[in-house]
Amino acid sequence: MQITLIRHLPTEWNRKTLLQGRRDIVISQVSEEVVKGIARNQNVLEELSPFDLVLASTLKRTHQTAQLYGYKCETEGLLDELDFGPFEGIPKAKMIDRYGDTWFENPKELVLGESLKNFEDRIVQFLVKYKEFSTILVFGHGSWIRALLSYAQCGHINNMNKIEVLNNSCHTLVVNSSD
Ligand SMILES: O=C(O)[C@@H](CO)OP(=O)(O)O
Repeated sequence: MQITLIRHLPTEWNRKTLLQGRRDIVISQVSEEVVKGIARNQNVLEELSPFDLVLASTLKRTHQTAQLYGYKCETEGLLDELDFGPFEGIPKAKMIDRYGDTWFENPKELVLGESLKNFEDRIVQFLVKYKEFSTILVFGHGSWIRALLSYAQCGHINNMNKIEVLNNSCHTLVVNSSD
């Protein structure tokens, strides 16, 4: 299965580096730079299309992004961002201060609003659920995309916090579900 993932456009909370997780924060007014980024990504998507399926999480920021790209998408809860629990609304640096090395080296040990083990399970469930599709376009979230990239490369999500995924970045990968 070939999956193309676009992280949603920037929000005010992203600008302030506040963790959003399940908080339903809307995207900011679209800047000229973002418009240019969309146009660049649209050229890539044209090369990859048609897509068998276009999906977004249950959160507004992914649907708003899909709409600006001109896609109608289905909603998939497995794509929801990591639940950061008590850290939502707090600067990311504070969470990193709290968990330090574990966040970067062994995040699967952590339990935030959800356990990172559960987070990995959601990614595996997603891959199994959609394994019959050959091309999927996803409008998604930073931690989710980083976790998938880590899982695809290493078979686990433990390297997710060593990877950078910017707002409006586009990533294409081929993944095979083991089930
Ligand atoms: O939830 C958040 O704050 C970040 C974390 O990576 O994700 P996103 O902005 O992509 O939803």
